[in-house]
Amino acid sequence: MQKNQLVELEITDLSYEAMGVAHLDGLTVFVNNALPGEMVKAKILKVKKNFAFAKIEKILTPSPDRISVKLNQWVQTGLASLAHLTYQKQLAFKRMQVVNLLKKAHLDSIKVNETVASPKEIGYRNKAQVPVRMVSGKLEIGFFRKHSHDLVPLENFFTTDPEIDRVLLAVRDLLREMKVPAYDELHHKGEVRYLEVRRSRATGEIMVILICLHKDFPQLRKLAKAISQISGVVSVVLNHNPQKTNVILGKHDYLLAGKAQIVDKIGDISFSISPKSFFQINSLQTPRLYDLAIKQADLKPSDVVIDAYSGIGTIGLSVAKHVKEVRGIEIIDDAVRDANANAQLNQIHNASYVTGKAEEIMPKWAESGLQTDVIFVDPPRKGLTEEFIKAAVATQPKKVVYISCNPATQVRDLQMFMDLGYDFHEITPVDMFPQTPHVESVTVLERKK
Ligand SMILES: C[S@@+](CC[C@H](N)C(=O)[O-])C[C@H]1O[C@@H](n2cnc3c(N)ncnc32)[C@H](O)[C@@H]1O
Repeated sequence: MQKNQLVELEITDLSYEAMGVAHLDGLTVFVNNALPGEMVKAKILKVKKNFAFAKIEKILTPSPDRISVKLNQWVQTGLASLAHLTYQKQLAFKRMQVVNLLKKAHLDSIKVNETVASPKEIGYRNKAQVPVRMVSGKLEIGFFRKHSHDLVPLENFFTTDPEIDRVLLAVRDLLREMKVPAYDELHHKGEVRYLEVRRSRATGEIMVILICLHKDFPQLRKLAKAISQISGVVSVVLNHNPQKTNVILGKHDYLLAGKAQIVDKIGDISFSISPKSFFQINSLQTPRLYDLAIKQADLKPSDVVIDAYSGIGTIGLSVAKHVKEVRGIEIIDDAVRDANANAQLNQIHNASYVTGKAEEIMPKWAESGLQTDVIFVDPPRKGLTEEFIKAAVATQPKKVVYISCNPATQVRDLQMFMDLGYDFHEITPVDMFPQTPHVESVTVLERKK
């Protein structure tokens, strides 16, 4: 097999990154945008030792599950790389990822429930973070083509709340009008690198964050004022990222206009959200995820609960009224400040949050003799560490509720809990990210009798 060769391929599977999978000449071939069951004519783009990448030249036999997508760029950029697959099949694909991971770990007996569908399949995101670049001499916002930093200009971001798209375009137009230079990655010059917009579904409040190379530039004051006048915008922030890096956000935020936080709600609890604080992006699906986790935790009024990787306290504050005490750990200081302020805002007096790495704080709590009843963990994609798991187990919880956005690391961590005397019987995928291959899943570990 060689680069640029044209081949006919039968697609037999979908990779966890949503690429069609075929086999030819002893190699696995990953084909962008192809679906299982399809015959395609494809061009080989890259050949490695055991695998190759190809792109579709022509679909010879389309899958009955293929749906036509209004803008191909949504699929091509990876913004919505599953948008060409029916929603029912997306849900089945997500469940199968969990099934396959468990099978690989020899945990075939675990029941994998049907994926819980999202109430909204498009326009569900409460936050967008989009690159700003010059394309053919014009300032554009959009999304990078998969595995590249080539900006594909977009005006409709498909998975985000349309109100967020409206604000993104209004800010883009102001940047154009005021001739604010877009960031030039190659020469590490220019001003605006990314735009971030967050919108509260509950209150309609909108925060705009300009992620910039410099913390000041000639048009900044006028620009901030004009952004603050866009309907719905209550907060304008500059995030200063002077580094030559792919990491989007810099360390420091500067309030340019309006309030430092916006307020959103989950159930009947209000949450104040700072620019850097994590807040689940699918506002309608989040309460379903938490309700499921809380129901499975079977909480008692005498329980001492840990909310690890707590963000702004969304899980802990949702359970506080059912239990004796909640203690939270979170690494981002602003989020911890928000979590403690959110406890006050909602008159919750039995929950407190500390700043630190969960894997460092948990062992200290365990050494000091803390006994817990239920531990909720909701870590980032890399999952938990061995130190954290051992310390968590040392506090002898009856249950550990594990919410994860990466089933691969979740299954790895669940095996470690099993080695330390815990068991789980079922796992539920919850679709927080329709049109993308991302899978969220929740399970409850129980201490063996
Ligand atoms: C998936 S989010 C969950 C947040 C929250 N539970 C929620 O549902 O909104 C993961 C959180 O873990 C935090 N985090 C990342 N690494 C951490 C660490 N080593 N120790 C504590 N928190 C960490 C992140 O800042 C983020 O707020």
